[in-house]
Amino acid sequence: MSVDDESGEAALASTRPAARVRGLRKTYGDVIALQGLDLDVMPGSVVGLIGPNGAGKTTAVRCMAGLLKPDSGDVGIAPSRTPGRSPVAIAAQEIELYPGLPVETNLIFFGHLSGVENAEEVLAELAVELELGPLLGKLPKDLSIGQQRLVHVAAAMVAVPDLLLLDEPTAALDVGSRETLFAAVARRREAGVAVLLSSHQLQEVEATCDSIVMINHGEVIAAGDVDDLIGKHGGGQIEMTVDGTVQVVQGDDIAAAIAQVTAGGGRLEAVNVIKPSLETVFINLTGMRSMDVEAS
Ligand SMILES: Nc1ncnc2c1ncn2[C@@H]1O[C@H](COP(=O)(O)OP(=O)(O)OP(=O)(O)O)[C@@H](O)[C@H]1O
Repeated sequence: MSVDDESGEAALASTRPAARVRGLRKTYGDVIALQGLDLDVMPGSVVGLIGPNGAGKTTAVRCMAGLLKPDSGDVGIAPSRTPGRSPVAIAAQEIELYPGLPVETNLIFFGHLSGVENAEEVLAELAVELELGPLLGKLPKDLSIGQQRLVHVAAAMVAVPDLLLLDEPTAALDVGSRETLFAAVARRREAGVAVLLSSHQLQEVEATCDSIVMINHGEVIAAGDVDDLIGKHGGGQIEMTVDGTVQVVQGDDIAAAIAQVTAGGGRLEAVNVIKPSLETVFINLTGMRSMDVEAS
C-alpha cells in the first residue's frame, strides 16, 4: 500500500477527522433509522460502530459513503491525501462484485474506479496480504460466501482510501480469515488510514477498535475509548440459577449476590460470572438482556 510522506500538510491532515458526522437523521417512511448521529473518525484510528440489529449502523455507513441521502445532518469527508483518488471506500454489507469478471479483473477494476493508477501493483501486495492468490482467476460465483466476503473487502482496500468503511466485514469469514483481515486493518491504521468498522461482534470490536460509537434506535448511547467505557459503564453481572430460575445481580461481589438470591431459602444451582465488556456496557446502559436482539 502507498503511504504518504509525512510532510507538514500531511501532519496537519492527521489532526483533522477523516470523517466528521453531525446530526445525521434518516427515516424510511415511519421508521426513524438515525436520529441525530454524531461521530468522528480520525486518521490512524479504528472506530467501531456497534449496536443491535436494526440500530442504524448500515444506514449510517451508507450515508457516510454517499450511497444514501440523509434527511438532514452533515457528513464531512476530508479530501484525499492523493490527488485524483477517492478519499473513501466502502465494503458494504451486501457483497457487490461483477459476476462475469474473474476476481483479479474485478479488483483491478475497483482500484481504477477509485483513481488508483497502479491498481495492478496494489493488488499484487493485497493478494499476498489477504491470501487471495488461489482466488484471483476464479469467478465470484465459484467462491464460497466467506471467500466472496474477503474479495468484497479487498475491493475496498484496493482503492487505497484514506477512509475505509467496513460494514460487518467478517460475516461468513472463518477464524483464520478474520485474523488475516484484522491484521490488514491494523496495518492500514499504522499507515494513517481512518477505519470505521460496523459490527455486532463485540469481542472482535473490543480487540480491534481504538474507540467505539454504540448506537441503539439510531441514537448514540455511548462513545469513546473502549477501555474507558468498559471501566465506566461495564460493571459486571452475576447470573445465578435458583430453584430453576435465572436471576441476574449487577456487580462483582459474588458472596453478596448469592446471599441476596438465596435469602428466601432457595437452592442455588449455578453461578455464572459475566466479566465487564462492551456487552455489559450495552446491557447496563439500555436495560436490554443482550445486544443480540433486534432494536425494537
Ligand atoms: N430500505 C429500507 N426501508 C425501510 N426500512 C429500512 C430500510 N433500511 C433499513 N430500514 C430500517 O431502518 C432501521 C435501521 O436499519 P439498519 O439496516 O441501518 O440497521 P443495522 O444496525 O445496520 O442492522 P443490522 O445489524 O441488522 O444490519 C431498521 O429498523 C430497519 O428495519
